[in-house]
Amino acid sequence: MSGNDSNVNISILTHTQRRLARLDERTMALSDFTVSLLLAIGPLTGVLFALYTSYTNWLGSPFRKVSYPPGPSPNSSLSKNRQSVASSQPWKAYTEWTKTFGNIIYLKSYRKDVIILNAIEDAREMLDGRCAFYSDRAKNVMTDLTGWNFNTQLMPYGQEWRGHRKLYQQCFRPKASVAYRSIQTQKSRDLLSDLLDSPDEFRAHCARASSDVILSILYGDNLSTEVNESFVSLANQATSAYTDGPLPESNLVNAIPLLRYLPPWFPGAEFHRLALAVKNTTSELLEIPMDFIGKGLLRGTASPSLLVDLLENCYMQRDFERIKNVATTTYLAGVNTTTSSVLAFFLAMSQFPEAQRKARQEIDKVVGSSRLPDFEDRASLPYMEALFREVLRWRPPMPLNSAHVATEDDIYNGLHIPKGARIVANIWAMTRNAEKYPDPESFLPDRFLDEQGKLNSDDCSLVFGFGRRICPGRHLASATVWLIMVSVLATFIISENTAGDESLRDADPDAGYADGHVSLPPPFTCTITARNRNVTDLVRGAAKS
Ligand code: HEM
Repeated sequence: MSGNDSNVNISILTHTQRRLARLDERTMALSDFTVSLLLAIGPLTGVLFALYTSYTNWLGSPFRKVSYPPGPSPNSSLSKNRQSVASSQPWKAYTEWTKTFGNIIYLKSYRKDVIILNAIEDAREMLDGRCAFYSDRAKNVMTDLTGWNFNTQLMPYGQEWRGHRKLYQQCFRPKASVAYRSIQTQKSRDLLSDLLDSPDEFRAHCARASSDVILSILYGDNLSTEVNESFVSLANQATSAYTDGPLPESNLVNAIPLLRYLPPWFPGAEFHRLALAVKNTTSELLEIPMDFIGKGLLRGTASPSLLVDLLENCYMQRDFERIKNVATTTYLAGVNTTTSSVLAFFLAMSQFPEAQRKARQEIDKVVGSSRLPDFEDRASLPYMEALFREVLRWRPPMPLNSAHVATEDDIYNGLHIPKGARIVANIWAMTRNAEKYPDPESFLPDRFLDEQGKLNSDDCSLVFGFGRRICPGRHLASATVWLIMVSVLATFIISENTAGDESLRDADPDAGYADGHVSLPPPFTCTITARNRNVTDLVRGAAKS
């Protein structure tokens, strides 16, 4: 090859190489561009596709043409109806709203849908009849942060909750509840003795009797005064701290869960401080009685109790935790509700002497004057049973049930009930239904009797809630409250107080009916007098100490 040829070849080569290099650069540039384009288009297409799919699903959805139930307009763009919901005694406001919106009302609290059911028929149809998808509870950040997720009442519908309900069924079904009658009898007789000693302190005596029944069932009769007192005080502290929602931020963090990741020092993150305080109290509350029982079992000094029975057959840590959590929930869920009913009974008796007179007449006829009433008499005292039902109706301890949560979208009576909605049964409104309970504010036990004086089929069980979440302690509660009522009526006369603390005497006993999950009658006075010398002797003889 000549030098010229080789020059030509070299120049062709470099020319070709340069073209190839340019081509390569362009290809590279093209592939960079394609990759960036794909990176941008990929997710965009994904989003569009998702939007398209949900739009077409929506078009084909049976919910498209179905509207939410009617309800008041939101009064804030952030918290929506929250301000109206948080007002005092919301059950009364909801009852009033039925006049405008009907029995099923829709609200929005922050981003959460809330449905209020004001008629028993709807609660039965939805919460009982469709319980497969109306049995969940709301997720709540504060429940986690405070350690209150041990509590059955707040637990999501799932395996752990089922484990809890199995234990309640084992321990508190009607047959099992019979085992606690001797404790209920003793504690109600101790209450009579306390009323003889200091009738003006009836409020504290009622609270103590309700607490003692449950503590003795759970942990035995030899719980030391020290353990008893610290447990009761911790339970009160933890309950009021948790349920009173003392910081508005606790509402906000529940509504915007991401806020939980704010550091505790951050302005507005004070809920961390509150949560930690409740958490510490709660873990002490859970441990104290278990410690006591554990030591008793080791030393062989534990007195017979439900917990001793359960722990003797418990071999796994998971079961141990579950027993501990169920026991503590039993106390927390059972004491204030029972106290509320017993106090409502004293309030009713002081205001409605005629009902009291009729019940006492029946007790005297069936029981006589030589002994105190007991459970064996229950079936023979229909008026007394009617009076018991009327107390529950007149002042339901939980005017609103604990909200159930819908796990599916549903259409009920032509209304869309969205998945995730909280379903609140307004028990108060149901007990105020004037068609079913004429003159609902009056205390009239006869409404539970037929013309022959026999009990009708309305057992007022609605006060214990609905569906799979119905109160598992209802048989226990019914027995305790009934026995206290019948024992008090057999031995004391309750009347309106014409002396005493003026501010309490003149207060409208209904006006302050307390807010919160469990509603207790506000402080009130009444006069409690032993019927005669004979009952005083009976009471003294029956009391333990
Ligand atoms: C007069 C006394 C009582 C009343 C009126 C009452 C009422 C209620 C109500 C309305 C509910 C909510 C039901 C629902 O969500 O639909 C409930 C739940 C509950 N109650 Fe009671 N209760 C009383 C006594 C007791 C007692 C003595 C215990 C003790 C075992 C107890 C344990 C519970 C528990 C553990 C729950 C939560 C159930 C769950 O979420 O699965 N209650 N109660």
